[in-house]
Amino acid sequence: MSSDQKGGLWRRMFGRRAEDQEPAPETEAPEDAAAAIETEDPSGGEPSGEEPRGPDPDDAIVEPVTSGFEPEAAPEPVDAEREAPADPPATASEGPDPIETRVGESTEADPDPEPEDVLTPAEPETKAGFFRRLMSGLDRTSSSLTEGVTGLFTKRKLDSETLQDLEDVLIQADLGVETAMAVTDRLSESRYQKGIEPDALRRILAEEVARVLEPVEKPFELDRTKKPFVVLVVGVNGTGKTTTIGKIAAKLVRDGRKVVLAAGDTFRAAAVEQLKIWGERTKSHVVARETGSDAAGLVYDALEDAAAAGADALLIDTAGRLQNRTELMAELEKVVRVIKKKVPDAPHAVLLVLDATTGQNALNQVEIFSKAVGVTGLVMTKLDGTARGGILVAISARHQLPVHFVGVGEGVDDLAPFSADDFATAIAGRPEGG
Ligand SMILES: Nc1nc2c(ncn2[C@@H]2O[C@H](COP(=O)(O)OP(=O)(O)OP(=O)(O)O)[C@@H](O)[C@H]2O)c(=O)[nH]1
Repeated sequence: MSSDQKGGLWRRMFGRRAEDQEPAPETEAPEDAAAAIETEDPSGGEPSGEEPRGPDPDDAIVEPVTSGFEPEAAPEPVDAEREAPADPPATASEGPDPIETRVGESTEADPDPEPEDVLTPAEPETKAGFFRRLMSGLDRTSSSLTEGVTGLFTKRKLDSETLQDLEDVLIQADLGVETAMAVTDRLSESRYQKGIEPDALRRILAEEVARVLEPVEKPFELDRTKKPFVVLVVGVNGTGKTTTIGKIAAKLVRDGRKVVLAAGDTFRAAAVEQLKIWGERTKSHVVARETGSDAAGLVYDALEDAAAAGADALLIDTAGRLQNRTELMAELEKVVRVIKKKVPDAPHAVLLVLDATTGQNALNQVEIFSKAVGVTGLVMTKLDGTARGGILVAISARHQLPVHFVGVGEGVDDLAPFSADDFATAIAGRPEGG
């Protein structure tokens, strides 16, 4: 049976659904992708309980194309090339700017204070150990998916209506249209008008997801001929950039590499403090300036320091939130220009950190950051406890960017190299009784 026999995806998504007054599944980026990048953190807090913090994906996707990136209130303009304020607030919460206000929230909620020894793993990190955590992290994603899927098949044979419903469930689980259609096409070829066991369905789902993810499974590696290997870490605020830098630094230092960290998020006092803590923990030099300093200037200094120190890697943190998208991208572009002035083939890697809980909005972030600074690889954080982990599949199907790491928690060992098979198995869920 062809896709057409399933009733025509687009008609169902935008025709039938509209008639039924049901919300359409979030499958497509708005035309102006910028509108959907929301740098404000509407949750206003840290990950807690059910969903780690992050922009509300639903808000983001339904934003009118003209308003998504703009702050709600018009705050004081922040000059990307600003000078340090004469009297910078001791904590960002004292500052008048919404950016600074957010910093204050973040400072309170995320001091990340324990001076733990991150260079000696508490227990040897095994692949099986991380896989267990990935499975439990993605439990909400897989159970919402498999509950929807198995509910469809308990009484029914695989007819065209069931296939349509299945396709909807997969799309609503953020897997993307391509993967949803691949699964239903495959089922319709082999199982049409027959019953199907949940485990067989899970297996097909896992295989199709793995097919999409395998090409993007690429380990993050330092090129030893580049010294320092310059890594720019970008992403919307709160996705986990600073934490990810700390975790990567710990891994590199454990492997005997010398690392320098650059606190390029000069807006956030808390981000600088957070990076300094990671510097202490990983015994890495941190290049930082006072809040409000010019980020590009700081990065220039960091390149010099890293070269002088004979560092193997320079990991550069960046701001995730500026006045608006244009300023954020202008600042990042300026940072890249300055890096190139000093080291023409750098940055050697540009890692985009995505928060899994943002769902469809992550697709737009990939587009926008790629356009501005040429993303070379992805890190997806907060896969623990989200029902939206399927978005990594949609992103991979659309952008084919290497996925280097996935994060399932805040601890130093909660970041691991991405494995397509493990992820696919975790998404598709455990076999019955397994
Ligand atoms: N649950 C969970 N929390 C995470 C993960 N990665 C990072 N976090 C938490 O997310 C919060 C934000 O992380 P940060 O590293 O401050 O994010 P950022 O992107 O640097 O934020 P800005 O500096 O605001 O741009 C912190 O509380 C982290 O501990 C993860 O994989 N799972």
